[in-house]
Amino acid sequence: MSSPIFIRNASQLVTLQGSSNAPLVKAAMSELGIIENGSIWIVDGVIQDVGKDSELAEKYERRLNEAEVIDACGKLVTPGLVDPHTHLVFAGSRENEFNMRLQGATYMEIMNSGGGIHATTRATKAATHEELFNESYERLNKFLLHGVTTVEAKSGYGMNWETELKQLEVAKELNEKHVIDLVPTFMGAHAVPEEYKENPEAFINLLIDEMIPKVAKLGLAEFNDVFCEHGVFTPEQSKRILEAGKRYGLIPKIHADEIEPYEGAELAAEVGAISADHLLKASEKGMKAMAEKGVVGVLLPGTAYFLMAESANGRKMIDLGVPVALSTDCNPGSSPTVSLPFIMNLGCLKMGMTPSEVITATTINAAHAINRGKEIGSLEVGKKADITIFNVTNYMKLQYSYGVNHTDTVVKNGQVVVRGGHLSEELSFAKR
Ligand SMILES: N=CN[C@@H](CCC(=O)O)C(=O)O
Ligand SMILES: [Zn+2]
Repeated sequence: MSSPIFIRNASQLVTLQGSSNAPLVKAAMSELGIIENGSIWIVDGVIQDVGKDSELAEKYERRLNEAEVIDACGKLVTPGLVDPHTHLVFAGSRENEFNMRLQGATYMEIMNSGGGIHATTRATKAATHEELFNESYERLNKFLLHGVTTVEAKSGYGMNWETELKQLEVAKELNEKHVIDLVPTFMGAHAVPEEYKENPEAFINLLIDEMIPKVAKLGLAEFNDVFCEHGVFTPEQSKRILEAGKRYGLIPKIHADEIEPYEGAELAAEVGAISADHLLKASEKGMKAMAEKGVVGVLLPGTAYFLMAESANGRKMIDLGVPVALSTDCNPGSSPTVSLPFIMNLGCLKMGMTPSEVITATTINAAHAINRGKEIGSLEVGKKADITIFNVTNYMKLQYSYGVNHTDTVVKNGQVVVRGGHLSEELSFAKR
């Protein structure tokens, strides 16, 4: 048994209590369950008590000398941030494409001429397991330094069995060796590989008949994702791929309505996806269908920003009852960032979300988007002790004071892994 941790006297303790069973919608997205001068008592990685400092200090008075006490006076304490959409495991970088886009080339033009996702696929194919592990481990350290304690990670830079397997195995090993929890998604349907350009149906058959069953059999992913976009996979093809995943127990996710309106949001509701992501061009009908089915809208304003596009209409989605989450979309082409706090600021300024909605969108709703609402995303008795302390006095300041990393302390699974904005020593280098 490790010694208890007592986080004391937070100026605001954001609990989000009562949100474990379903994502928050509409006005409930603003109910943060804040305790002023709040404290948390943690034993063996699990939250044992949450309340006013005066109450907890009295209750645990006789055990204080055995506990590690963290003074959060003047600071904001939130659930560890959750990033529900990343392409974490990749090799190479694409600043050349950034430069091309600044001169007028579009994301899809670059992809259709063999760059974009195809460029990262070539780099990822060429990288060894060890190289991918080390690069991604460093990226996870940076996520942790920004207050993130759980990260979803997609494959999709292989699109052949060997490299998809390599990415998923790297994700598995990262989950075992890094303190951040990784939640794996199979995304073989990220693009039609160049060698299948003339015969996309053959590639779809390969996904459905071979790759999806093998991924499921090996237990390497929980979700199955498709880039449903004009010029990539049609809604009909996407549906077949997602239904195939369902037959093998993989829960559907969709990259939907990112570049053009394509009825991806509608498809997400139809197939019972846990989330539909991007949604820049989603129709009102699609949003309503998502709200009705409780499909989480994972919005990625960093991607819109980086692609110089108009952001998704987060305000409208929340008003229509869509449970909204936010994510970095960390990837080398359309959103090369690990800063979920920066995404929070964009959520306010580019999507009309309020600071309280943004907190919900990066904690409990993000947890629900990856089927983890019962374990993480709120500070409640029995939940995992994944906690971030920010050096700001209140939650609004976190979004107001942008471009600054306010992360002070991160507790992951009841272990202090970031202190005073620095990684604990054993995490600061890749371990392979
Ligand atoms: N849009 C499709 N996939 C990724 C980008 C991948 C890439 O460009 O490498 C996304 O979510 O933005
Ligand atoms: Zn993505």
